[in-house]
Amino acid sequence: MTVAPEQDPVIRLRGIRTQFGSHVVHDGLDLDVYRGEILGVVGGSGTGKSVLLRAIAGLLRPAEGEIEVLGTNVREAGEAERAALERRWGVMFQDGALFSSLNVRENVEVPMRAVEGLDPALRRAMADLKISMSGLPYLAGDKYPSELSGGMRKRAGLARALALDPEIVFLDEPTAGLDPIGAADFDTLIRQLSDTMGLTVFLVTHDLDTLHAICDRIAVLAEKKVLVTGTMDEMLKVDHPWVHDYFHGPRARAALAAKDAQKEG
Ligand SMILES: Nc1ncnc2c1ncn2[C@@H]1O[C@H](COP(=O)(O)OP(=O)(O)OP(=O)(O)O)[C@@H](O)[C@H]1O
Repeated sequence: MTVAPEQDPVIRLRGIRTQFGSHVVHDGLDLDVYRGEILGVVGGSGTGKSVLLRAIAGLLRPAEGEIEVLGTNVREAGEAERAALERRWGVMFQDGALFSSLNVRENVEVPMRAVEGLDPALRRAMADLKISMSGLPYLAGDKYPSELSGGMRKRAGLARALALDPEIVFLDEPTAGLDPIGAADFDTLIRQLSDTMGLTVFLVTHDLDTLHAICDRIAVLAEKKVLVTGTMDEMLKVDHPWVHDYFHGPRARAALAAKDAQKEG
């Protein structure tokens, strides 16, 4: 998608400061994420990408700043308002973060249990739908996390993130640990889900192929803030040492060559 400048952000961050003891991770961080876009969040190791994801998703409270998601001020919202908001987003953690004692279907049903009055048979059918939308074979619903490959666990984590038909999904390094074909399949799946469901995707990644293949915009975390946002073409012109090295290094060149080859093929 192309982001129109006048578009309203579905996530709006202003002046975010997060710290652990005296270790300041973010300071004066601002960011807008627009409806329907896939935003890739990149930055060196330890720059606070996962911490930012957790802060927006309400899993961690910043020391300062304003977090507005879908028009609600997350930090000022009461319990009921927050619970209602949390149903409008889904989070997929790196390893899927599944409950090991539950099978995949039961894992996907966990967020649905918060919805009162949902018939168990309907819940089960909805979970099966999300499992198949995430590209898992139908029978995977009966399997336990320990019986799945890493890639399947990620897909199960995605199915759970999609359980309540969210408007926003937060994905923490979804392709980490996948083989290149599995990673490319996962990228395609995310793009398709975003296009068909109008999902907004906040995607933390180190994967340059993912950035090239599916991200509408990229946000670079450095110097405790979002240093720059823009399209891949814009990133290639940024004159900052880390950003330049990241987007022009040998891996970046290989990712660009792969994308060009795909276009020609
Ligand atoms: N619960 C916590 N307690 C103390 N420090 C933490 C906690 N969570 C994160 N940190 C610190 O915050 C900083 C940012 O961590 P974060 O996991 O967000 O980095 P990241 O950019 O996602 O890194 P990577 O790319 O390596 O996954 C790190 O220095 C980390 O040690």
